[in-house]
Amino acid sequence: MRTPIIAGNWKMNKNPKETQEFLDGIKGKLPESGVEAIIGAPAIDLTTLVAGAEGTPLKTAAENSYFEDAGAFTGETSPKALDEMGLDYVIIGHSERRQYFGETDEDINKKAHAILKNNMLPIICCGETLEQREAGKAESWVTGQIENAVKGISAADLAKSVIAYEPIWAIGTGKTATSDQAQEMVHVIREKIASLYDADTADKVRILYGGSVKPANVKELMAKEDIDGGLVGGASMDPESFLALANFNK
Ligand SMILES: O=C[C@H](O)COP(=O)(O)O
Repeated sequence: MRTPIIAGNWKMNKNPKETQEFLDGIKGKLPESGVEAIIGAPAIDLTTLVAGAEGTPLKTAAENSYFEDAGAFTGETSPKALDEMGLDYVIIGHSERRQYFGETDEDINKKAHAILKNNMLPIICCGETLEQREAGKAESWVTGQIENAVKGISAADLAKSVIAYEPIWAIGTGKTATSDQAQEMVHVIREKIASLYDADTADKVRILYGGSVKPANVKELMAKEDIDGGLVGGASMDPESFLALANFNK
């Protein structure tokens, strides 16, 4: 039985004061069990986020980390330091990081290893452009991204990790993939994991859908067999909206 996840990704939004206001807004209102609620926040907000999440059901995520623990890498974030701070997850391979910061499949794979080595779990993002979808290349593209991202990761580690399928054409556009389109691709990803690993690992890994998820469509998406949750941008910013998502099954 896979525990559903509602993971916010604030992207480059909110400062520490706004992070604290958000934490005050959700205080005592997250489900104690049955759904795992995660907030991914900018690096400058993580101290506030982790302190506020302590002793609550909220889990925490960084939006990126480097693949080395320390050294002369100006401007990068150490996965070792994130673990020491108490972070639970790190989002890697988001399409914005791939598109604007040149993050490659190889980087993502190295980052996944570094995150797991440092006792955290990766949320590995994948997804196709509209052009790739229209050319009938979406499945081969996405399964290729996954195959590259998980190279050398053990079945036990992958089973605990999270994959997020985010069609680029549905991110921040208000254009959600239909629940059938999302289910179809998430199923393809799960089958790819089964072929790379085994049926048990494929059954355990949690696969999220991301792209204009909001309180109005979360139930329909979550009703799909293979979809284990949402990676949510815009609708995760407001406490009421995030609470509505995290309590989707009430
Ligand atoms: O990581 C989150 C995704 O990029 C989705 O963003 P969105 O919910 O604003 O479409």
